[in-house]
Amino acid sequence: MDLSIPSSFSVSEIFPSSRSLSPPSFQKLRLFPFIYDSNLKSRNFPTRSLFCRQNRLSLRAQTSNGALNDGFVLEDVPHLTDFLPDLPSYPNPLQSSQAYAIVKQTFVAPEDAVAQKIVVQKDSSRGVHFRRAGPREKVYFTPEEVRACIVTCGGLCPGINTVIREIVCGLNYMYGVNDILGIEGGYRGFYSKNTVTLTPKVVNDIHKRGGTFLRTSRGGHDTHKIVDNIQDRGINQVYIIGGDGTQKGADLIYKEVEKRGLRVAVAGIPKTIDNDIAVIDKSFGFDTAVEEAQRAINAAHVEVESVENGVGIVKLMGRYSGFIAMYATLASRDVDCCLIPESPFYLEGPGGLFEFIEQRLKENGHLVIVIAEGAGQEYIAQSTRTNDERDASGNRLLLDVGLWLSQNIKDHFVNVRKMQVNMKYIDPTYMIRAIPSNASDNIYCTLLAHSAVHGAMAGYTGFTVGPVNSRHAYIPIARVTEAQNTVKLTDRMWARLLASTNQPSFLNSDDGETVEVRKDKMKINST
Ligand SMILES: Nc1ncnc2c1ncn2[C@@H]1O[C@H](COP(=O)(O)OP(=O)(O)OP(=O)(O)O)[C@@H](O)[C@H]1O
Ligand SMILES: O=P(O)(O)OC[C@H]1O[C@](O)(CO)[C@@H](O)[C@@H]1O
Ligand SMILES: [Mg+2]
Repeated sequence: MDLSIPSSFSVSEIFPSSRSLSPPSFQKLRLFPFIYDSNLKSRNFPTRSLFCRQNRLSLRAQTSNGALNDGFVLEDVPHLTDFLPDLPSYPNPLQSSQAYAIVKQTFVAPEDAVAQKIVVQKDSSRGVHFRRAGPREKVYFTPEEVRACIVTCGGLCPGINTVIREIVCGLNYMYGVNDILGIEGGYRGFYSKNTVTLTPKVVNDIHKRGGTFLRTSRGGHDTHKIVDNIQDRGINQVYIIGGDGTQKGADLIYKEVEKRGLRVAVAGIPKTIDNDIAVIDKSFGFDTAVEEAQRAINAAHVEVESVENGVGIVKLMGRYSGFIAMYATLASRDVDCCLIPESPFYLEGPGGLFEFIEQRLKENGHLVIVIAEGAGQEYIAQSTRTNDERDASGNRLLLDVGLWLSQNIKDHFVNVRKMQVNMKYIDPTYMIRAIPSNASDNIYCTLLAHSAVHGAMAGYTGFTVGPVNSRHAYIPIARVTEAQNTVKLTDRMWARLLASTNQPSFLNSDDGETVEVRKDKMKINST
């Protein structure tokens, strides 16, 4: 393929943050036409037209036969040399590592990128890509220089201890780092607590336990105090494990570090039981949680099929996203109806939940409902007090939808339908997130931790690590916090669930809305 490239421009002109973006050589451009490499130093970048914003570059180039090869976008992560251009680099010690001795390609090529969209059409644009995670040929820290710290924030999730363990062991075994500090009790631990020393020996067994060895908290993020503390303690690598809120905090820390011109790499490791972090395939601990939820669903099923008119309700976590409920339902096959925050439902009238329950009781003598904790909050608020309480991080505190639903079902059947129902309400919410991670999550956690370590050692900063289409990538933190991942009612997965449970779609509303208006609302809710 011959590229006709008529002009060049200085990347520094379009990147006010003075990133040292650099052009691939012409040869490279021919082979891999639309990538840039922030580790190279030259700033003239030949292209025909471009669209960019900070850390995002999209190039269009025209082939000699006039065809447009366009749409490759690399959403890159910052690098310490962006604001410390004279930082020295060193050969990666993995070069002489026994473990990597016969690996075909020890280091990830600078051109490697991970595509966000892998289902494409012949003529579709190449789309957004992220830098592939993994060890780099050059590192920007010597082992003796590194003083790393790890902090865990937000709610619990299976696998946090595995991530902590593997950051410590990865830094030590792969890069010879000996100085690793644990920040206790979340963000506020930076400025209100002493640190703990973390060594492979200290963390050796922690992956067998649930919870977080470093403890956690909500609230208490004070960017200035945290960065002051990082500076005072001489920390130069910060590993931050937490959910969407934590990642927002990590982004602020990275920005403040850059503003102060500190040689500190900030790496985020996404953690959330709700699986609500955007861009990445799924969050660690999610598989374990879905598996554990099966036990509760099973118990509910056993209980209700052993009695007359048994109605089992299992409440699972999921503030704004019903992923756990959806996957647990699909996996179980014993669930008759799954209710999630993304899909509004109603109780009374044709097409409503009561009608469905009565029908299933007639057919089978029992039914099981799985409900995500964030579902139906608007109805509970209407019938009880309005709830405006928030936790220390500012997250809305939810009302107990499980109790509310149980009560409403009982009232309806006993008082209106004059039928006895045998209600079994199970709330395993904390049980499914307080357990240790399963085997597959343990491996996933190891990959996340090692990818984060490789990224920080290679001088990348302000990044979150995670799998995108099964390949681990470095993603700009802001990219994963700009929107929350929710179940898309318009995707096939939700359709699979509806097809498997045969539950109502709740498209006909009980309050006079037309199907079209309701569909519209559901779509808005799901984007
Ligand atoms: N917008 C924000 N800016 C800075 N810090 C934040 C922000 N939102 C939350 N944080 C901080 O991040 C930490 C964790 O936040 P939060 O309690 O919302 O949990 P999370 O990280 O979202 O995890 P999860 O939702 O899975 O429990 C808290 O210390 C909180 O102060
Ligand atoms: O641990 P807390 O503060 O009770 O918060 C529980 C919340 O944390 C999560 O597990 C994660 O955000 C939610 O599913 C749940 O609503
Ligand atoms: Mg959160």
